[in-house]
Amino acid sequence: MSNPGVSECLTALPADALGKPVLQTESKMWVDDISAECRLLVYTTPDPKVEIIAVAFTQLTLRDFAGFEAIFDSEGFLVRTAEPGDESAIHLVLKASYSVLLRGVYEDHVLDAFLPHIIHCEAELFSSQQFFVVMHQPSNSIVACGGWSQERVGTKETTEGLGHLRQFAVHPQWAGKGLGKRLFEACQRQGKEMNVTDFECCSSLLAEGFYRRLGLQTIGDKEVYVKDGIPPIPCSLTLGILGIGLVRQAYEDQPDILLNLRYTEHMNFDAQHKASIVVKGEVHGQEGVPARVHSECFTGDVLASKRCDCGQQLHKFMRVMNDVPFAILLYIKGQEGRGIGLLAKIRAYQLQDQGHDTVDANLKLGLPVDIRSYGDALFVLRDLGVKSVSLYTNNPDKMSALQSITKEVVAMPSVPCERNIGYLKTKKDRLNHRTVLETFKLPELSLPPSQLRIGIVYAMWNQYFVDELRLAAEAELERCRVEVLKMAVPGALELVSGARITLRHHKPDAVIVIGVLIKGSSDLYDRSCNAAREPSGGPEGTVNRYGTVARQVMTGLTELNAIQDTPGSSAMPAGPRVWQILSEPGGSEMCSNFSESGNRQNGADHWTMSFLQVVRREVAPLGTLGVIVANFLTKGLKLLVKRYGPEFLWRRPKESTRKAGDPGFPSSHTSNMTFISVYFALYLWLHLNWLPERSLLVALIPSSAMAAARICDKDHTVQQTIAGVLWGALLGLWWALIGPRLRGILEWAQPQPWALVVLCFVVGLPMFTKPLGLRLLPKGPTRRPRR
Ligand SMILES: Nc1nc2c(ncn2[C@@H]2O[C@H](COP(=O)(O)OP(=O)(O)OP(=O)(O)O)[C@@H](O)[C@H]2O)c(=O)[nH]1
Repeated sequence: MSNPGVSECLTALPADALGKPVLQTESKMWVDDISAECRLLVYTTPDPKVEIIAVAFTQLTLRDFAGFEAIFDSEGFLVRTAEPGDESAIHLVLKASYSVLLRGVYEDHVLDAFLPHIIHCEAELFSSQQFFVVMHQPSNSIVACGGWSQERVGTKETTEGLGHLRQFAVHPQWAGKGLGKRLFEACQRQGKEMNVTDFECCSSLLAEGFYRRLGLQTIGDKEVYVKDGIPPIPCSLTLGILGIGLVRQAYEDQPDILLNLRYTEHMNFDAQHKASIVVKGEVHGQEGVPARVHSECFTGDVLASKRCDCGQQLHKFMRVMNDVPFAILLYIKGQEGRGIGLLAKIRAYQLQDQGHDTVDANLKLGLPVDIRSYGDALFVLRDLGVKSVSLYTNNPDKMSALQSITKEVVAMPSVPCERNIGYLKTKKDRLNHRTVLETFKLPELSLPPSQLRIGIVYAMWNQYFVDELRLAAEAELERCRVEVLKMAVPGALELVSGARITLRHHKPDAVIVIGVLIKGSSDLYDRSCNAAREPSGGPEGTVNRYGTVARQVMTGLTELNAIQDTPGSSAMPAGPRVWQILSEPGGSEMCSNFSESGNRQNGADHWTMSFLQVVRREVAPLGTLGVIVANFLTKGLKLLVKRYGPEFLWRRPKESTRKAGDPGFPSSHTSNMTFISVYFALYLWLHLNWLPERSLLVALIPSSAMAAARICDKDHTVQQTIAGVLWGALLGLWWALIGPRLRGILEWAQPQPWALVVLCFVVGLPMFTKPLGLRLLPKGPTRRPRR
């Protein structure tokens, strides 16, 4: 397919239509779901009322109405059918992808046996024209591949309407760029032309999450036989697709409304505005007829540009029309760009690209912000004989202009995206539209935000990214005066338990769980992905039973994915994002958008997993390190105070010799026990918010028991054990406060366990000096003190 550049577009224009063609202006557009750009050129003609628009698809080619197939997108990727000569490049992609990504998912010996058989594209598939590759133009390399066949893998069996996805792989270096999805869309498009309605796929465990996000459902386990003599690949899964058409659903579920419609045109008195009117049903004399007065927007309505929400509002109303017996759509031509015309709107877009909002851009051009009036629309509605309308709009000017015929106003929520979010915010903040408020509504929002209580449960691993997300969420909630309850959990795996505890104990209106999982830096990545993405607590739905949970758990293979998806970069601004997350109770996976590991249901009890995580992660290692440090300090204090144990100690000859170098104030057993219990209790309370305050007192039970034992055993005096309790509590408090700051040591030491061993050895060395025959501490009295 050739790429029609700007110049071809220009020469393709009929020259006589232009009079003296003058390139007036051009602007970037973003079209449909594709993040590619095209350029829009507007010509004026001798007749000022006629503008000629040239859409120069420098990177796109028009496929069908409101749907575009990418040639090379803005990042230089192209999806095309595999061609002879691609075999070796495809082999490299399959090898790089499968051998890296499947390692760790399957046992090494299993992987080594089947890998050689799956890293070559099967000859039949390759030559079927149903196998695609993604080219990366700048590096002129193939970076991903995948296709489909009518035959079930390894057989000649076919089922009508069913296709089988085959050999999908993305080179790990290019993971997370949506290439898998692009390949899938190519298969869908082709499959559709061949009457395929469903796809099935034998997926590795690793890719299950990827296919799920494409809309497939897991339908069961499957073992795949690669070749005779090689054991079957265990644990593969078969997936079924919900059906073709998901991608373009928005456009494709509308055509029915073209039945049963009347189309008329009204010209106003000065012939400047023309309204195209689409009427469904007999509206004469009807009350509350759903109606929309829609201003022309060539870019949004025709090109499906995502810069504004016009296209989606128009299509949304068309879907409303589909469902009701009567409705009226007034499409007002001549109101392009809020009345300033397309040419000026494109100029305004150029200013918006430089940072001005939609209001300032108009003003900077010396044009009014909005010159539309709706008197003609009112006239037309009356002319149609309706008694009253349900007006679909967010625009306050439309509301007041049409008030006399309006029975009720129905808001038109728009789906925000990165490109239109600034525009939606300006409409809300500066043009007083209701768009944004309505769009980001809270789930079942029966209370004003100031009366809401929202829990935020966040993981403390990958803290840099989590904090970005959390602080942004908190700031937004604070701005709306929402009461926020916070709870930190050690890692993404504990988000489930955290959400459950928060919901059960604090009963908030909803809980947002925030976590970031990066393969490589997050332990038990697969399992954590699974747990974090199932805040329902697994198949039993244990958490959702207690309330609404919204997830914002990012999962990624590299830090780069996390950086890209964290607010402040290219992602959606934080505020709207919060409301968007909340508007999908039960959880929207906001940004888990790259090839990722499998999420096999493990059915593990989350409390057990939480316990293991606490023990394994940081509380226990930091606690152990703390005990060493505390012992060291206690020893120092003892030597400083130099008060020995009770006199009767010396009546026991053996003991007396052993204890002679160890002063007894304070009691180290008591101090250690107190340190451990106070540290753990405080840590859980202060940082994880897990324990109610009262239960802190429970921490004193083990230390009191130890103190009593030491006194009964006549090893220490009462004062010495009390001093031990106080000293241990002080150290425990200190360690619990500074502990999290030491997490950096653990994060640093995690990939190099030897470093942790050396660290513990260096810190603990003074404790082992005696067994090693070293004497780093001053010598105590060798003789029994006088009685
Ligand atoms: N000047 C200018 N006009 C824009 C811009 N984006 C969209 N428009 C125009 O804004 C108008 C939007 O009109 P409508 O679709 O009727 O919507 P609305 O005024 O937002 O009101 P409701 O959708 O009814 O709430 C169209 O004429 C668009 O061409 C922009 O950035 N600058």
